[in-house]
Amino acid sequence: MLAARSALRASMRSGAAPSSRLFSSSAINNKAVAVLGASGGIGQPLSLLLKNDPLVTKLSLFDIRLAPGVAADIGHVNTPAVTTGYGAEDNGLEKALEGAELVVIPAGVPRKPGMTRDDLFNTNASIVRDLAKAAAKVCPKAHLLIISNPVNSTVPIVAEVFKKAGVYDPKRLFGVTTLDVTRASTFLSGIASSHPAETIVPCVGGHSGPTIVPLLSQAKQGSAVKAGEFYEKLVHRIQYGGDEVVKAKVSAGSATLSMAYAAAVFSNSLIRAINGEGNVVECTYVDSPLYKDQGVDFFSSKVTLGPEGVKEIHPVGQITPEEEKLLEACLPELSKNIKKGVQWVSENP
Ligand SMILES: NC(=O)c1ccc[n+]([C@@H]2O[C@H](COP(=O)([O-])OP(=O)(O)OC[C@H]3O[C@@H](n4cnc5c(N)ncnc54)[C@H](O)[C@@H]3O)[C@@H](O)[C@H]2O)c1
Ligand SMILES: O=C(O)C[C@H](O)C(=O)O
Repeated sequence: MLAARSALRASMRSGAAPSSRLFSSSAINNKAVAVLGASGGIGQPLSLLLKNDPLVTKLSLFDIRLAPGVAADIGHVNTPAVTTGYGAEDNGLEKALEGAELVVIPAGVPRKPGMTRDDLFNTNASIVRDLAKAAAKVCPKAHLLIISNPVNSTVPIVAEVFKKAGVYDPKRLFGVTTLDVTRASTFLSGIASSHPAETIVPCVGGHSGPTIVPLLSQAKQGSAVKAGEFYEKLVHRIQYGGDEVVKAKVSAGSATLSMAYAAAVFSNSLIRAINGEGNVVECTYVDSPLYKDQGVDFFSSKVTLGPEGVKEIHPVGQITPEEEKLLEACLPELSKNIKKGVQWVSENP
């Protein structure tokens, strides 16, 4: 089966040359991927998209419910990835993680209307901690891709778990913020009447309301939106795009399909970079030197990916006074979210 064609592919890539395929495959090495939380709203379509990625040869699906059924279903798709599902019984989590080179984690509860992502902290922190502990033990060199919210806090939790286990490699831990870039591209291209694939808007900071900082001035089409009310509306829509979906789904959860797409794109980019492809750039939330002096140890910016994961973290670059203000609002909130995760895991190891 050929990879799905999609001109949207390039809109996800924050700096690299546009491509017209969802999954580009330019290397011969292939990868074993584990999805933890594979039966959920994100997990199922994400697993299907990963099964359709020609660079994935082994797909291990873990969930506390339904994973063998999801794997049996997806396993009938005639692409190379050998797909197996594991439940919590019989050491299923460790079996799913054996040999994994990428571990993608969408496990955890989603928001309902009126909730913030931080309201998910109490439930999702322990889910992510426990999955990270298993990964640190079974596949300590794997690349960890964290989707579970609140991403601003769950990524630092994973880092602390890996540090405690003595296996932390900051180059291999990623908070998936690709959906913010996807939304920004979609919304701006709608205004600028441009092709989404050619409308690339880096989003920096974190992944929640004011911590999402879209850099419209760095998009070719950014000048279509002048400073003022119109600009503010667009920024607000990008920052609160998640709320738009939560509201539209009327208590049935949050973004799942667009998130699955975004995570599949990020996974494919990372695999291509690990396999040696050059100039693979994505915005992602990583252990970053950029604002550590302001108490922000994790920050999303453009990152060149490479064989070891993070190859180069790019600074935010030239931004407008409006974007400076957004960044000023982002940093203290992000610092608070990061500290919350670190403190919680130190009290709940
Ligand atoms: N990073 C992003 O941009 C982004 C976007 C959308 C959603 N999310 C987040 O992703 C998470 C999942 O969202 P969803 O809509 O798929 O939720 P969901 O409830 O549909 O699915 C979550 C899945 O996780 C499983 N699960 C729960 N505990 C587990 C454990 N200990 N081990 C393995 N699996 C476990 C559940 O059984 C379920 O199948 C939420 O926290 C949501 O906020 C993040
Ligand atoms: O909004 C949410 O809670 C889910 C996700 O973080 C999103 O941005 O869609």
